[in-house]
Amino acid sequence: MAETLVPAVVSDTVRDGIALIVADSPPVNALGFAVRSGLHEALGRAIAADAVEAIVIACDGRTFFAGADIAEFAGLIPEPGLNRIYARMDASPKPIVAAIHGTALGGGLELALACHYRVAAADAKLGLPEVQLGLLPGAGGTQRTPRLIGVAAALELMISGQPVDAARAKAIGLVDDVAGGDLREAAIALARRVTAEGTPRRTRDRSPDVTGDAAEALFARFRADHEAVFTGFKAPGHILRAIEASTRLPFDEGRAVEQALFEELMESHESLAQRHIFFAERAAAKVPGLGRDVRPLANPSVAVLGEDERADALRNALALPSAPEGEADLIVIADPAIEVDAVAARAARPEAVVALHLPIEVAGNRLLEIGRGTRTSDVALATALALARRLGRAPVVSAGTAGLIGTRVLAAGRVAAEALVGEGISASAIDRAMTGYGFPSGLFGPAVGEAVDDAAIVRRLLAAMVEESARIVEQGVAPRASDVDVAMVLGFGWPAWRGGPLFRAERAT
Ligand SMILES: C/C=C/C(=O)SCCNC(=O)CCNC(=O)[C@H](O)C(C)(C)COP(=O)(O)OP(=O)(O)OC[C@H]1O[C@@H](n2cnc3c(N)ncnc32)[C@H](O)[C@@H]1OP(=O)(O)O
Repeated sequence: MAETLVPAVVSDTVRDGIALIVADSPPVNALGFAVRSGLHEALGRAIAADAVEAIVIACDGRTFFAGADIAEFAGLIPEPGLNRIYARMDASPKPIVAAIHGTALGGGLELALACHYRVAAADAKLGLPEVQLGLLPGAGGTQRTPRLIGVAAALELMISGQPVDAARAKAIGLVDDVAGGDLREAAIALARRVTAEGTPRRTRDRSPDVTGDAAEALFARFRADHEAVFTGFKAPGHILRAIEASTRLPFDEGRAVEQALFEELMESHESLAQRHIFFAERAAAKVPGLGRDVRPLANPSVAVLGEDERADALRNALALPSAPEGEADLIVIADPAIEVDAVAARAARPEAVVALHLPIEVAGNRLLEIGRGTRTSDVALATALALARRLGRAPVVSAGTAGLIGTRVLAAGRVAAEALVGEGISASAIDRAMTGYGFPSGLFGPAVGEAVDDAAIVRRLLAAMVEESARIVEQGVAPRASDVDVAMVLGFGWPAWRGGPLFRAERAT
């Protein structure tokens, strides 16, 4: 057995004619420079070696490649780029098999698509989530996916950005096999089987399943059925155009269209805003000063204060054992208007008091605002953060003062809106201007007419919300400016492609 180490994060071994190339770059095997260089060199070596008949690519750690390294997007991405590596794979005379576990996402799934065959672990998830970053799958994904699974399934995968599980991936032809037992052994067995078949099967050589008028009709229908997705966001339209190119152009020409559209999106403020929110969301989950050694309570008893709609919704969502206030592990304030310190001042155990706010203004939002008073214990806070994760919600922690973050920012917008009404502008005109900017509803209520583009109204209202956001940070209510953006985008309907109030303050989105 021969072993060589390529820049530390990619290793390759050869066993009985099969080269096993393994990446190990925690936490998620993002395809940054070191991983790309390692892969490129290991592939070159395996393709050239007489002793190698077939190649398997796998990852150590918790997941197969989770995509391009988003942190690299801010600057020039050094070669070898993903497309160069995937072209090398395409051209390999020896079959290449991907052994997929965890989450194969974005550029990671595109790598698997550039392999000739794919085997997935039964609990693997595969997806092209670039749309959520305001991008498109720019490493051949828009050209290889429709050729492999058909145009309709490719559209669904790329426009929704949602991953599919291994069983669904097998059903639509995204993977060849789901491994019942050991994934790598299954991939190696497949590699041996296909070696006997001769020339590897290349996705780029397949023909699209629909072309011409039938393809045109399919795109028009898809757009009509998903109109809301195409409003405001730039990426979905570009994805559609790139897939459309795959139905009428040879692979390399389609790739050139994909590349041009990808570069446009990379430069767009929509994508900058969405990438800002991606990292801001992850930063918000890390609370300054809260040590990693603080253990959350596993199944805390809770006393949710209040009898209103918010309190009931929170009790239902938490689904935890309830206890009287004097005995509960957590004393939870559901109403964002109530100060944590005010409740703590009269509580027998002030360290257990915390605010948990599930915003009800915007349907389908995924925020949990957490208010931490001056006396809230680290354990109570860590428990609140763990509850957010369990609920599948993004936590944003504030100082627990009245209005927390989102309600306070919205209230500032409402005050400005009332002032406009005082100047003779109708509430409906104001609400339609806000939906024109991209909010799902207006400041006065959900029922609004057709959205309008009214820069003057929008400027006034947003200025009030931006100022309040800045005050929230100055006062130390939110530890970071980006936390306010996360709260407003994930919980209060601020359009993701605008990036939030303090992103707007910097870039005038
Ligand atoms: C042309 C090609 C374009 C592309 O490929 S665009 C990228 C497409 N891929 C994605 O969008 C995937 C994004 N990542 C995720 O969805 C999640 O992550 C995972 C499902 C992979 C894992 O989720 P979880 O287990 O909850 O971990 P976590 O807290 O989200 O991430 C752990 C750390 O990994 C960093 N990270 C995740 N994905 C990437 C990436 N693609 N590039 C760079 N960093 C990444 C995060 O920021 C964080 O880091 P910290 O611990 O320092 O906060």
